[in-house]
Amino acid sequence: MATKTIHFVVNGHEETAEFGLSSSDRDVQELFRATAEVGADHILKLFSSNGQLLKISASLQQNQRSAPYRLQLESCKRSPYRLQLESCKSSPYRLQLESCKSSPYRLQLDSLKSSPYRLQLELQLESCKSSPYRLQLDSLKSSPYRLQLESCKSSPYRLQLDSLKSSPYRLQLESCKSTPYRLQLESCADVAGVAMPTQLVAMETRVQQLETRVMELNRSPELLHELDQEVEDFKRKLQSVEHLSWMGLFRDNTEKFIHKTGPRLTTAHATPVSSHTTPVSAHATPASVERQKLRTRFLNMRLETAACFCVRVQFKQLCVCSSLQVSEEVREHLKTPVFDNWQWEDSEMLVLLQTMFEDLGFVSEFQMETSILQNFLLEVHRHYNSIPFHNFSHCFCVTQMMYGLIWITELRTKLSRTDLLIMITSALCHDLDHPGYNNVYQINAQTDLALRYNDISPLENHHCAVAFSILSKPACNILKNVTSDQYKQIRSGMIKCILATDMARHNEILNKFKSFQPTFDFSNKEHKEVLMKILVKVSDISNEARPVSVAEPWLDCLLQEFFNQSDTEKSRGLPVTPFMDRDKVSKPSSQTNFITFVLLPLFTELTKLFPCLELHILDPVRRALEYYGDLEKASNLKH
Ligand SMILES: Nc1nc2c(ncn2[C@@H]2O[C@@H]3COP(=O)(O)O[C@H]3[C@H]2O)c(=O)[nH]1
Ligand SMILES: [Zn+2]
Repeated sequence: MATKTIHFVVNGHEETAEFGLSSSDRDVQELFRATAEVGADHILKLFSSNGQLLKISASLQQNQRSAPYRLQLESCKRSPYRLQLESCKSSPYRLQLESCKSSPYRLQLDSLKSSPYRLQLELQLESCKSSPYRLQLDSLKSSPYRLQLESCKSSPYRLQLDSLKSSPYRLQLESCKSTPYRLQLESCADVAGVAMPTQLVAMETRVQQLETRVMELNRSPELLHELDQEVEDFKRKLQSVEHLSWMGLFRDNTEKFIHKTGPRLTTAHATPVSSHTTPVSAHATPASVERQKLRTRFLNMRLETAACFCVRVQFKQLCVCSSLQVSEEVREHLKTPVFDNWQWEDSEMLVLLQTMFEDLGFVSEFQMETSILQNFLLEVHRHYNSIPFHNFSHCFCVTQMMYGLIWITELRTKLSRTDLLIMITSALCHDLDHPGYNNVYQINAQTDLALRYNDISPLENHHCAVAFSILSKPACNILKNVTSDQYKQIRSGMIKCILATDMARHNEILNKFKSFQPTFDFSNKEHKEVLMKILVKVSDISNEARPVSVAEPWLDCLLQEFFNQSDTEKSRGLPVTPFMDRDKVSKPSSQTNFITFVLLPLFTELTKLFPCLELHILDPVRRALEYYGDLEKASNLKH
């Protein structure tokens, strides 16, 4: 059987991995884990002999024994979950699930009164004969945990902790009655940040009030509308760090309400229900469909919150885990445009962003508290939507390119630390809460954003407003210790830089920058301001300055978002944005135009001021033009 042989060094030992050509990526990853003697909860990174990060997959290139790769253990994700079920009132039970560092799970069910069962287990556990409870912890093969507490009698409690493969934790506590239980999912890494009993209790009350309203619903569509509003308000409230611990408290009482509410609503509309919901029966009434809709919103909200929660837990663990040290090699790699974002998970990118703030000296200069910086980064992460292009990974790439440009052009010697902070933070925040539809769409569809900002850069205004609403939260305010003059300067600088990313202003800004050449003066405020805008803009559209393996998947993401917009425009009878129309553009045509008319003129102008950029960003863009030009010619010949 044909095989591939990879030579590498791990923990100072030379090793060889050999696998068949038909092996899957997973087989290869497991092979490397086995060689490094680590489990699935460790982060392994493989580097080539010249320090380039390699993806551990079946497509790894064979290498010579004389030039081995290096396998490095970056961190252990193993984690300290603690699960507690406590009765707020007089109930005697206490349930705890702990994963200690050295692993096996310890699970305890104590009766505080007549005292105790104490149970320990690794995989499965059943309670003592005398107890009416059955308790199970299953570790399935591919790892998800399932934890259930059920009463064998007709007891109303059901408790579940699911860790799905793709990660989000789902935690549920249901009681058919109105429950006196308080349920907490905590990462020990950040107990203070997650467990907030007062908010929790307040929110539980809120849920109960909402439920009561649902039960009181009669036929009034106004009431339904009002309820809808409340759900929206509630959702907004939940989308803040403080309320993450709410995620176990929602109780699904849909069925109950369907029976309890009186006659049907006559004016409610049937709305499509997502795959997350249970199917609507053929006999569904408009009222039940409406309730399904509400339920769907709750469920989606819970899934989103859970996904963010999961990244939060992983990030905090990476931060706490003493074994995590961003290696010198990674730190250096982070300063270059060849950095490959696709190799890193969200929680790891958060660590890298924190590293950028530290290595640029922001943390010491502006006296940022580490936990506040982490909260800020997490809030930024949470406010990027899961859409194909304008998502958190894009935010990371733009910030990382900005970071790279700062180092390559030695801007630390030319601009103040405050200016650098403005540019990095602007890059980080420049697309916050992007909905996946551009300004033209916002204006044509007369969306809330277009109305709010009078058609003037609605998206960029929104991104900026979201940025400052995050900073306005004390727990996330990285600017808390700056002077009021510094704050004013940072705010005004960020507003200018973020608003400058509206491509409708591209020529205006580029022409201004051109007008200052060749006598550009770093001490001239106007010159400096336009340079800062140009640098953020360059970072924003710099994918093609990266290696093809990094840039091309980004183009696919962009076109996916473009096509989605033009499809919606067609279906809603709005003007169709030509460069987004799947019937008019192809990958090569889209890129040859964009590179020729947007990227090259912009990058060339910046390179005049910083000639060292020719090698780092201009040449790769020229190569990309050649690549897509060839593809375009080939496709023209075919037709
Ligand atoms: N065709 C093309 N457009 C891009 C590329 N990168 C960025 N853009 C466009 O440039 C715009 C910059 O601002 P937006 O993020 O609103 O939307 C972006 C895209 O429309 C690219 O690689 N190819
Ligand atoms: Zn952007």
